[in-house]
Amino acid sequence: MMNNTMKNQVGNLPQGTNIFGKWHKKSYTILKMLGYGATGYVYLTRSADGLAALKISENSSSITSEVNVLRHFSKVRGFSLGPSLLDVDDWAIANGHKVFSFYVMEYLEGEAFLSFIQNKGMEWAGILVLQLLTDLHTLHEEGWVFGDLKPDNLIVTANPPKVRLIDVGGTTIQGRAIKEFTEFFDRGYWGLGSRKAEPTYDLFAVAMIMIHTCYPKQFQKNGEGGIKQLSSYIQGNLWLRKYEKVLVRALTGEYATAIEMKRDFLQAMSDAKSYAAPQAKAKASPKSSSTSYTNRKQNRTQKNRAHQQTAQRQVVPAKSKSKGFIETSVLITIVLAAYFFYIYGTLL
Ligand SMILES: Nc1ncnc2c1ncn2[C@@H]1O[C@H](COP(=O)(O)OP(=O)(O)OP(=O)(O)O)[C@@H](O)[C@H]1O
Repeated sequence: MMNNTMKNQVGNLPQGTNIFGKWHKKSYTILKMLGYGATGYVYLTRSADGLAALKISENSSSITSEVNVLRHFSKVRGFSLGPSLLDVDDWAIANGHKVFSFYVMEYLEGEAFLSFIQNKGMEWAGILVLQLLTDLHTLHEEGWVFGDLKPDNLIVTANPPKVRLIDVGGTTIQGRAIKEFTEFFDRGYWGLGSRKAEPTYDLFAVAMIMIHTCYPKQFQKNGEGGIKQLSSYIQGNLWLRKYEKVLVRALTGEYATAIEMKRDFLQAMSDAKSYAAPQAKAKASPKSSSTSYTNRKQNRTQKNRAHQQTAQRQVVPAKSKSKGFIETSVLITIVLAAYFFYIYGTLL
């Protein structure tokens, strides 16, 4: 956590404060604070180049380590998982007696992951998870693991909606020990694996993000935790149940790559669509704590589906009526033709 000295010095910088870069001579005016965490404060700033997010810390080593990760990612073409890095500099105050390191990054203007899904609907959860898996695959291919994967570190930018990851502070080179983690999303906490940085670590967190989306209140582990407890929560929610196989495989570290998980996730999505009608009859389990949002939304979808089914049922007799009419006409024509030939034959 942040110490008080740091809070006083870079924590509550007022709007209008000018942060002037000692080396690159660029000036950033603070518009507001975007947030803060264990490693520093993030401000929305305006500079000659436009809006940007500026992260400042008293701990220059954490800034350096995040800058290294962002620098590395900026070399990966077409990779947009994290914000792009715009500037790195020092801010000197008190006649140069105190120096704070900061970096400037792309301002990701968007909505928090959970609130986006709550506003737009559960259909989006699937789409965002697919996007996340695609980007994680690129990250893993580059030899990194994101580490502290959780909804707080996800922002959904608009037009078109795209999930982006903020806070690259936990990003760890594969094979090392995970740098930062949050218990609920950490497989070590649930007794389902080590804290070694490997793709399976992030994929476990993706499954937990899905579970958390349906159980926003979170829950504690019972005893050792384990797959049994997590499975009971999956079972208790209609949306999660559609992805049960994928979730269990991700939670138990069975997916070696994000692409494998994505493939199965897509399959489960399409299966859910093909079986949409029978599922519409199913009732959401009362066990689910997400009755609030998720199930209400699902119930609405079920009602819509039920409505569609009724509409289809009404169409069926109409179709069979017209089919029956054609059959009768054909039969009458055949009988009349046979009768005509019979009369014609007897007359000859
Ligand atoms: N590029 C960005 N664009 C918009 N908002 C951002 C950006 N970077 C960070 N933020 C906001 O600032 C908050 C804190 O940032 P960040 O998570 O990087 O700090 P931290 O000190 O690393 O936090 P943690 O304790 O989780 O490691 C974020 O939750 C987010 O709301």
